[in-house]
Amino acid sequence: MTTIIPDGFTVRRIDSRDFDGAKVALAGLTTVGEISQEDFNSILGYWDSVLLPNGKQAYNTFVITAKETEKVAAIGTVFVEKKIIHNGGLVGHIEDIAVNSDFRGQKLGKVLINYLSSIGKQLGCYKIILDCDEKNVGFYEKCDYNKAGIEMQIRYQ
Ligand SMILES: CC(=O)SCCNC(=O)CCNC(=O)[C@H](O)C(C)(C)COP(=O)(O)OP(=O)(O)OC[C@H]1O[C@@H](n2cnc3c(N)ncnc32)[C@H](O)[C@@H]1OP(=O)(O)O
Repeated sequence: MTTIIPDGFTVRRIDSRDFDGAKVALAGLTTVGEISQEDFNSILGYWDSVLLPNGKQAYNTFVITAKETEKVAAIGTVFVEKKIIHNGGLVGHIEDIAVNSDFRGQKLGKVLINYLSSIGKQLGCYKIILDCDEKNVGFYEKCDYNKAGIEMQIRYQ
């Protein structure tokens, strides 16, 4: 299924120009911390270096930007994991989804999830999973995700 990008917006892989915009959007999700432009570039370089056996990138972080201003309206990742189970299958993990608060309620979150899901599907994932707060379950259901399992964690920081 092709994702329709709303007028006035572009979707593309994250790059070094997105340093400020990515931090602002992600601050609406959690603590970003002290990340310099150099740190940011180094993380993007690391992500580019992690390849699946088929040569495709495992880290797939995309931004939706406003065409006029190049401002980052939304950001999110689908990380693809190679497994032993399911015949050495691939599982996609949707991570760190955030829509800049100035752009919420315009369907950009849904567009981004649809886009990332289609990337995961194209890469061959047999499923795509994510963890979220109870308050966002309705949003993900609107994106065709269903509740499955229970998230558990042990935190060190
Ligand atoms: C795996 C993870 O990263 S989970 C973390 C998710 N991110 C965050 O919580 C960060 C802060 N929040 C945000 O960035 C945004 O509010 C998001 C990503 C949750 C939603 O993005 P938006 O662009 O505002 O949502 P969007 O406009 O695409 O909404 C799509 C549909 O979901 C609905 N919706 C949006 N948020 C919610 C919600 N929290 N609960 C229920 N429904 C919701 C909308 O009403 C809309 O419904 P419709 O299609 O019937 O009109």
